[in-house]
Amino acid sequence: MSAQGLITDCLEKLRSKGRKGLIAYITAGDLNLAATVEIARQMFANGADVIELGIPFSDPLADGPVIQQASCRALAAGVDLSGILHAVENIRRDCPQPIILMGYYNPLYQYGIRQFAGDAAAAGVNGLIVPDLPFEESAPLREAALEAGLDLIPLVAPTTTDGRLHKITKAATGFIYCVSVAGVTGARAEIKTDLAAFTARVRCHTNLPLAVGFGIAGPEQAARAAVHCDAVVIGSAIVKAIAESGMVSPAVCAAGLVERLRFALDTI
Ligand SMILES: O=P(O)(O)OC[C@@H](O)[C@@H](O)c1c[nH]c2ccccc12
Repeated sequence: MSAQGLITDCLEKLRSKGRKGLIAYITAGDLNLAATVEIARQMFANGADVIELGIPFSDPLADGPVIQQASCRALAAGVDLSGILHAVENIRRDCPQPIILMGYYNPLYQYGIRQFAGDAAAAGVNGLIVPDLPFEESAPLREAALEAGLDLIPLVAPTTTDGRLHKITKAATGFIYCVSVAGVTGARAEIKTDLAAFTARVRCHTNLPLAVGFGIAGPEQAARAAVHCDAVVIGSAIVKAIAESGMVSPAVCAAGLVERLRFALDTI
């Protein structure tokens, strides 16, 4: 199968078995890129279905403090885009599962959109999330991504109007990322959005898998959110576990949390 279609296929297979997808986010190069490779491998081995790697950026406007700090650590360690693509290649050596890159537009634009899409696909990336690229301006990147065989995964929020939902879902491939709150990334004690109503509204526009992310603090919240969608995305909670790993190996900490999340999703 070409790179494109792998993400949808993976999430649809789970859906057909009545299982929920687990999308685990980490910031690439947090600690260092060798650690990123090891953490990603361990998370796949312990139940992550898809891994989302964040490209560190100085102005991560959609991110809360936990991921902002991870970005700072990675930038201070001198991580760049070619290093990250190399890390993806390394993960790919033993993991066939889908990998997504999340990055703000500026570094991708500087790298060159076409070049970036081609190099990312060659490294083994399956999809892109670009949170600061408005739908109206996304055609050039979408075309480059599709040509390279990558999905450009859109974000929609409870505040997205039906008119925009229609346009966004029509152009979408991969899955639809349903942002649970009007705000930035970061675990929250409680998600107040009516997820049932929100995902039902998105569902009216598309058959693509729906993933809910932003604010999922742990296994219990993941299971609660998963009832309303096909997959959940967990980022800050994993990044925090890595940052606080102390004497324990960061990969073991991240994998332990992933294992608990997997268990919670499998026992809904
Ligand atoms: O950290 P949270 O609240 O668990 O949310 C997921 C999130 O980390 C990940 O998908 C992500 C990190 N940075 C982003 C920027 C935009 C969209 C999504 C993201």
